[in-house]
Amino acid sequence: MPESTSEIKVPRTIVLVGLMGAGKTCIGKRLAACLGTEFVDADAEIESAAGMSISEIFEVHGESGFRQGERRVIARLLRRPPHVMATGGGAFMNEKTRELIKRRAISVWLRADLDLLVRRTSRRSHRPLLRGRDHREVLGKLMEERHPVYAKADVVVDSADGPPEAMAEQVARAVMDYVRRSGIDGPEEVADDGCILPESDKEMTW
Ligand SMILES: Nc1ncnc2c1ncn2[C@@H]1O[C@H](COP(=O)(O)OP(=O)(O)OP(=O)(O)O)[C@@H](O)[C@H]1O
Ligand SMILES: O=C(O)C1=C[C@@H](O)[C@@H](O)[C@H](O)C1
Ligand SMILES: [Mg+2]
Repeated sequence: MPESTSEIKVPRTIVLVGLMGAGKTCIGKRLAACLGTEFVDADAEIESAAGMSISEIFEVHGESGFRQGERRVIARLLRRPPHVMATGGGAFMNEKTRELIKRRAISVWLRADLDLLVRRTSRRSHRPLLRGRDHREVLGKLMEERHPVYAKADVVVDSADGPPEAMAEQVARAVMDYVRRSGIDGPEEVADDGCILPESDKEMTW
């Protein structure tokens, strides 16, 4: 077993899933740094592909349009060499997106309790699903719906407050254990990963 996480070679992209505020972006950046790989935030990639903010995408295309675009962007990112990817909280809930992540990546659920999520999301209001609403009520409902699905991730790590670097190290070790136990190597080849925008879609360009 390598002494240091910088010696770990990850065979697949590590995809962080979990609710808003779980720490996917914050921990993902540190995890990528400690593994010496690229970090991408799927939400930021979606905004750059669409040339709009997530809130604007919701307004223009609705949540369903957002989810389809999100799936295509994630499919494209999963064609890149192994890296660390933070996903938006709803990405893993979409069956097609989840199946693709399961086949091409190593999924890690950053599990967090309600108090922690409420505390962490109270600082900023850029999240369309929370804007102007009671965060505890919304997040509590989302937890009920989403936790059973997030539990399908390959690896589960409890998110807690504390130095993000230590949390990232914990994730790296849990992933390393999973890779050793499962014996997985590179990403599974998927003939049609659904990353192409259908020609029939007249509304979206990405
Ligand atoms: N281990 C930690 N200790 C303390 N604060 C943390 C920790 N991890 C994340 N945070 C803080 O919690 C807030 C939410 O974290 P972050 O933005 O990474 O969550 P997220 O899962 O990416 O959320 P979203 O799905 O909305 O993008 C940020 O302000 C971040 O700095
Ligand atoms: O939890 C969710 O469904 C979302 C989380 C955000 O990261 C964004 O991806 C979007 O606001 C949807
Ligand atoms: Mg984030």
